[in-house]
Amino acid sequence: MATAFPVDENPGSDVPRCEIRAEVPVPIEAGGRTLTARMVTFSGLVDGREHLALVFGEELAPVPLVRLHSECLTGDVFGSGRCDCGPQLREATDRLADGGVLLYLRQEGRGIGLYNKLDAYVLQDQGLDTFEANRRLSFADDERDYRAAAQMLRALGVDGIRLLTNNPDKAAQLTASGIEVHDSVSTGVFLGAGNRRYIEAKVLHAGHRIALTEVAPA
Ligand SMILES: Nc1nc2c(ncn2[C@@H]2O[C@H](COP(=O)(O)OP(=O)(O)OP(=O)(O)O)[C@@H](O)[C@H]2O)c(=O)[nH]1
Ligand SMILES: [Zn+2]
Repeated sequence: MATAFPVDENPGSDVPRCEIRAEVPVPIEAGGRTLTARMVTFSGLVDGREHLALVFGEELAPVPLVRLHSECLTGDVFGSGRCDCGPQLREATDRLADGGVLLYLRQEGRGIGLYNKLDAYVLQDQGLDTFEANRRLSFADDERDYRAAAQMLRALGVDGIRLLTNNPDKAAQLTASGIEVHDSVSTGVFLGAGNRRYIEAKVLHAGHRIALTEVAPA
């Protein structure tokens, strides 16, 4: 299929190549405007999942701003305040509106899936934090694997990025998969009535770059 993106001539990584399957222009609300983003799908992703890229702007910068957003149906779609995913997704599209890439990764529940995440919520309501609840369900703290994200970026002709995240594991895994992370740009901290413990747990268990003073009770 014809593509507007450059072909990656120099993969430089042992992560298998994948190809662009389709590109579709889609109107998106971002930065207070309605923009046309290109939605891009892929063939040959290493985990076989239906991940999606949203590309903003006509031409990508040599080192574009990129957000890896992990699917959160409860927060992204239904506006749940148990986490900060919905506000982070809207922040990301606003910041990318003038150019950049959002990878919408089908990694619901940090990779354990929606039903298991809801089981984890039951345990959290009994006092466990998000990571402890994962372990009680016999999962690792975080089951996400970003090799498919690296494949997607390379298929888009991107091998160096500025990464919008507070999570050091995203940068480490992309680097291991051959993507050069020039800079990690912090996302906002979206503290709400129901997500203080969730955000604190990310700092304590996963080393997220958020000052605990930003989430301390007033
Ligand atoms: N297992 C589990 N996953 C959760 C829970 N709450 C939200 N998630 C998932 O967590 C993922 C988002 O990850 P976060 O840890 O909030 O943030 P991050 O993506 O690691 O880091 P940033 O790039 O800084 O946003 C989404 O896939 C959510 O579905 C929970 O209680 N348990
Ligand atoms: Zn969420």
